[in-house]
Amino acid sequence: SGHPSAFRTSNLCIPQPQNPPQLGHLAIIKPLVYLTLRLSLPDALIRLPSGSRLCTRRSSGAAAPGSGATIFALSSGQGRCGIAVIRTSGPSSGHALQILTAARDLPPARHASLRLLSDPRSGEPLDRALVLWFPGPRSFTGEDCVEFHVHGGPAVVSGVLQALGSVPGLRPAEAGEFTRRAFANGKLNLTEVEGLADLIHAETEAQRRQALRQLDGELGHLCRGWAETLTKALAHVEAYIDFGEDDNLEEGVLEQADIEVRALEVALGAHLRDARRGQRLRSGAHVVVTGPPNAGKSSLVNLLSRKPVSIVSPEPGTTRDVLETPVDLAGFPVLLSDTAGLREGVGPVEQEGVRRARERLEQADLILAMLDASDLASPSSCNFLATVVASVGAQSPSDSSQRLLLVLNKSDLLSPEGPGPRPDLPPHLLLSCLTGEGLDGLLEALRKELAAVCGDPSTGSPLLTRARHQHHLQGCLDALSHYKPSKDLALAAEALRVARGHLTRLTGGGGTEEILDIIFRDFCVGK
Ligand SMILES: Nc1nc2c(ncn2[C@@H]2O[C@H](COP(=O)(O)OP(=O)(O)OP(=O)(O)O)[C@@H](O)[C@H]2O)c(=O)[nH]1
Ligand SMILES: [K+]
Ligand SMILES: [Mg+2]
Repeated sequence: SGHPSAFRTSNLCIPQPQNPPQLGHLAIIKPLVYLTLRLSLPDALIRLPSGSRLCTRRSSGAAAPGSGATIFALSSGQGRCGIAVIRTSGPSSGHALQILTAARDLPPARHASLRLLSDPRSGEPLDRALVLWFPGPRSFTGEDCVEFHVHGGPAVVSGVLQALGSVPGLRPAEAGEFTRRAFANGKLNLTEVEGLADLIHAETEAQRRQALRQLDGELGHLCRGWAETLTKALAHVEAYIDFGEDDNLEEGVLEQADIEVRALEVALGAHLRDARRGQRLRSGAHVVVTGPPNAGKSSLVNLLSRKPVSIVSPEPGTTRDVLETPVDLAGFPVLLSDTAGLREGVGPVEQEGVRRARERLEQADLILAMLDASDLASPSSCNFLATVVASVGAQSPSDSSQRLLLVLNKSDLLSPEGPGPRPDLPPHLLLSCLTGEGLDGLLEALRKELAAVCGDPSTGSPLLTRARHQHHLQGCLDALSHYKPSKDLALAAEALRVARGHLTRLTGGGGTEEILDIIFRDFCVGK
């Protein structure tokens, strides 16, 4: 039925059948072939095939893959444990397995088999272990791999490692080398590698969720989609440069490219505005507790961190230095800072403490502003409300650089019948560090605030977790600002090429050795 539309690729037009001179045919076919070729580019650009130029140079970090060596390492944690996993990757993996199990045949692929391992030099039994044989390319690295699940005693582990080291062609792996081989063989792209590194290091629920999403390749998928949009726009512009005169291009080819590029700019802008949130989730949000002296700031820090971080005493001006402690608040990683109570006109040491407190306050992602609920009329409380609380509250929510939660502590001192806190107060929470009343409400409010500060990793668009991601998206956006096809088509095409280059490098295509070194340095040996 609709064969004309089957030949129609985006806005390129199908030959008009009523005018078929021989030469016209060529001119008509050319743009189609041209476009088809260009549209098939993105995959090749983004996934590095094995044996690409990455494999030819050795670098300071993990050795470049493809060198033919078979690597081995303990892949589970160090120290005494029930089961330890030792892995190999490379062409001699199968041979090493045969030698250690003194068997002529390899076990069935991807099935756990119980085997006696012995030292190939002395024949001495080392352990009765589960072995798994993963012939490439269906393995983590894409190469032949073996896993030995041995008993976790240090003597067993070192015995098996030494036995592997004695097999010709095998050498110990360097940090991150398994993952690097997986990357070089196209098993993972660069953002997925970063997700894996983050997953290994994740300490809180939210960090784990974010790392898993990145490992699933969501950011990579998004970038590939964007790169494809740019490839199409580039194909249109170049087709126009080459064949615009031939009259075979449908009207509006350039306009369509323009619309797509502008839409992409909007999407990139939205992601960049989001940028800091993913990084905060990866490295921890800064939460700073502040307020007048004796409000109970140190008591709250100790309560939230469940350990005696700060000295608590009835003496105002107890805390002088900034005390920082990492905590998991409602699943979010947080660097919690206790600070000196804000007041004027005290000795030089406390004044220095107040200066440091104000400095730290400026770096806060979230401010926990604390007042003594039974002391709201005091000059220090009024002053604090009029300065710190009012100034953060006055920021427009869109620029949302800092958020603030107002907490009225010592609610146990308020008489149940007496008047509540002043009616003119901004929204606040009541808390008693002494009795723990109100703590659940505070934690729930903190969860909401932190979700806003860090982004909720289980919903919404994939977050940019590293400065590197932000750099490339910004680079892409900057390049697109030079895309002005109405002025100069050649320059516009170049702008699209530069922009697409940034997206490709984000997922690891054409990646430089230095970036790879930095990323793989995050891994431990055996990963
Ligand atoms: N009744 C009551 N007392 C509290 C509560 N929280 C803290 N306190 C007491 O208030 C006093 C001051 O507490 P801190 O935690 O040292 O207060 P702070 O804000 O860190 O004080 P500075 O570091 O001196 O600015 C201590 O005697 C605490 O035991 C509370 O919820 N109820
Ligand atoms: K105090
Ligand atoms: Mg204190």
